[in-house]
Amino acid sequence: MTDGVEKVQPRIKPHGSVDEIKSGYVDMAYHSIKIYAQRQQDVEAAKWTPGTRPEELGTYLHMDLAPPLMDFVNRLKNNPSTYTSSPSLSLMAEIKRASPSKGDIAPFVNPAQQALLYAQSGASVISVLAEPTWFKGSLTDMHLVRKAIDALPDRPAVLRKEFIFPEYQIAEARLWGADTVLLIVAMLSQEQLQRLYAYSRRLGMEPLVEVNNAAEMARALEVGAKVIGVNNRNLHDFSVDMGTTSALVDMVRERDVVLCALSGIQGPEDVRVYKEQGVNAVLVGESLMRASDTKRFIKELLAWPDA
Ligand SMILES: O=C(O)c1ccccc1NCC(=O)[C@H](O)[C@H](O)COP(=O)(O)O
Repeated sequence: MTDGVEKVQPRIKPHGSVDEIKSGYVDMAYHSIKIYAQRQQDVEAAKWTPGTRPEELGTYLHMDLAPPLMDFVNRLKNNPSTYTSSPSLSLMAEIKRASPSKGDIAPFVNPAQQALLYAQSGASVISVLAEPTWFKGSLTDMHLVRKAIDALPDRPAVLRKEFIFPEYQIAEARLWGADTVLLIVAMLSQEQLQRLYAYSRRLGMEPLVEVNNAAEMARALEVGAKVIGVNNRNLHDFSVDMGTTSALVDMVRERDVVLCALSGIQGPEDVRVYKEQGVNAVLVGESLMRASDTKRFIKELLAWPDA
C-alpha cells in the first residue's frame, strides 16, 4: 500500500491572517483547512499506532479480512425498496451528529439504530460522517452501521463520508465495512485524485467523487468517475446554493454517470426539481437527523407511494 500523506497540500486558501488564526478567530475558508490539517494529524497518528500501521492494514486486506462488498453503482441504479416500478430517485441517508456550520445536530444519535431506520425506510446508501472533531463521527460508527444492516435483504451500501487524502483511509474504510468512499476533488490534485480513485477501484469500491463547479466536474469526468456528487455547499464559506447541482446536470447528460445532489435538501420540492432535471440521487443529512418521524419524512421527501 502506498501512502501520499506527506505530499498533500490543501488547495483551499485561508482567508484569515496567522494572528487571527492563533487568536482563535476562524473564518469559514480557514475552517476547511483546519479540518484538513487535523485529519492529516489524526491519520499520521493512526499510521504510527501498533495494530493500525499501513503494513498491518495491508496484511489484513491480503488475508481477506474485509467484509463482502455491495456494488455501490448498481445499488444506486436499482432500488428494490421504493415499492415503485417508475424510475425513482435514490436516497443516500446520512448519519450526522454535528457539523462545522451548524454545531450539534444530533450528538447522541445511535448510528446503528438510525441506519436501520434509514434502511427500512428505503435508503440506498447510508452515509456515515466519520470525522471526529467537527462532525463527532468515527470509524466505529461506520463499522456498527455496517453490522446493523448487514443481514438485511438488499441492504443499503455504506459510504465513508470523510476528508480522504491518502490510500490509508481507503484501506481503513474497506476493512471496517464501507462499500464506497468520498473523494473531494477540491482537496486533491489531479494526480492524487487519479491515484486514490484507482486505489479505491482496486479494492473493489467505486468512489463517490464530490465536485462543486464545472472545472471540478471536468476533473471528475477525466478520471472516469461513475458516481459524481455535486455539493450545493460551498466549502469556502459553507453557503448553500441549490442551483449548484442544476447548473452541472448538462455536463453528464448522455453519460454513464450517476449524478447525486449533496447538501441543503430539506423538502419534497427540492427533490422534485432535481428529479425533473435528471438527477439520480440525493444525499440528505441534517433534515433527516432532525425529522421527528424519519420514515414518513423520507416517503414524503422522495414522493414514494405507499407500499
Ligand atoms: O455540513 C457542513 O457544515 C460541512 C462543512 C464542511 C465540509 C463538509 C460539510 N458537510 C459534509 C456534507 O457534505 C454534508 O453533511 C452532506 O452533504 C449533507 O448535507 P446536509 O443535508 O445539508 O446536512
